[in-house]
Amino acid sequence: MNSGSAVRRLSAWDAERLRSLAAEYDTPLYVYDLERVRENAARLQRAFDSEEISYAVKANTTRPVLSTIDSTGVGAECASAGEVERALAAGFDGADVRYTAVNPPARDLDYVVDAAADEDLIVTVGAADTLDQLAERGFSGRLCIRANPGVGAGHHEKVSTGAAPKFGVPLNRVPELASEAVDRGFDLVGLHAHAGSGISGEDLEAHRELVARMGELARSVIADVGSIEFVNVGGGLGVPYREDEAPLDLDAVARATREAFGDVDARLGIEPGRYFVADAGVLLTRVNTVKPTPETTVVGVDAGMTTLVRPAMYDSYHAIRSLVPDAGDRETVSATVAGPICETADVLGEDRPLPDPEREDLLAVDNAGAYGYEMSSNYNSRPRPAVVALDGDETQLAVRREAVADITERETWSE
Ligand SMILES: Cc1ncc(COP(=O)(O)O)c(C=O)c1O
Ligand SMILES: N[C@@H](CCCC[NH3+])C(=O)O
Repeated sequence: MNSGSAVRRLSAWDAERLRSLAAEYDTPLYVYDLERVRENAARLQRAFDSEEISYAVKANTTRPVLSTIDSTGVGAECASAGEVERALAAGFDGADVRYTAVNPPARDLDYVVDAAADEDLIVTVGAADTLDQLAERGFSGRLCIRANPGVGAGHHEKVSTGAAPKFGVPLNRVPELASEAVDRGFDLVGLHAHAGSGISGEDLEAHRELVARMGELARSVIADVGSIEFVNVGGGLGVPYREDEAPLDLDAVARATREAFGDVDARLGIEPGRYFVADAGVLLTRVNTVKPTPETTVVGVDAGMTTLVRPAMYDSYHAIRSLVPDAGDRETVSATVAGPICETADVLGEDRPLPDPEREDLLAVDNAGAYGYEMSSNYNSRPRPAVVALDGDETQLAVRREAVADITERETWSE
């Protein structure tokens, strides 16, 4: 069994410290614990000790998080030119960076073709069309082909990518495209596929099936083109969000992944995002309105779907706890925790047991380190929150709080 706690609950955070951070930096506030990011990386590296690990930077691209993950020695998987730029700026070695093109805008390709020449990064294509566009730009870097394995998985249908036509080249077309790429002079180094995000429980079977299909595909491509360096089977490792959920047994997942891959003359790689950062982040928010109704107590807070969109977008569950010091002395009520956005979907949690809430109470939303700040928006002209990063006793303001002026400053129209 893999050692080390595989999920960090809010109780592991220092409540006093969170209260003082909220007082100093105001709310809503994202807080990241870089030590926890390192622990998560170490747990992954222990379990997948013979595999190549990359961090899917889309989960959290805040600079201290990227630098921390870079220092653990893993690579970076990037979904846009912007992510590549930020990964390189944070210190990732270009040779360890992969850009996964998904219907790539021309601007992305212009950037990565230049970057690939300077930095030796790998470009992954999910369509023959993208290969043509790379050829038109004289791409001379390392190439990877993304397959659509025809099997998807994930915590919600909206994040199950493996069988969605949008992603990758149909499995049976890959050998032909791979040979064509080599004939056209591309340096084909790898194959890639990704089942989806938030994989656990029964979905692990789908992941195993994907790995098996990729192993078979790799053997066929190698037989045709001679050799490739790696096969990356994507990210998606789930983490528990509900209090009663069990963490993944990473050792078992690693073993099953290896077994399903079989005997292939190429390195096996994975690219998790969420697993590195989800439980290393917490979102602090303050109660601004308490409204008892016949159905529930509505607890209005200053964080909403513009701060953390996952509950509104995927019906995702995030534990919500009170950080009030005297919480134990209060009666428990069943609360609907709702944000300040003019949308019915703007609810962070329903039927949540909370100590009878009062205005100014500080609440913490758990497991907010992955796809939290990353997916925040300015809808309703809400400025994005601030982000602080903790490293032991040190606190660093990683992203300052936006002002409305930050939103309007790019407007060019005037009277
Ligand atoms: C291609 C690719 N790789 C990796 C990931 C990371 O997924 P996760 O954060 O679930 O590990 C994603 C997101 O789903 C993805 O689209
Ligand atoms: N954004 C999704 C997961 C990843 C999607 C990227 N392919 C979530 O919050 O669960």
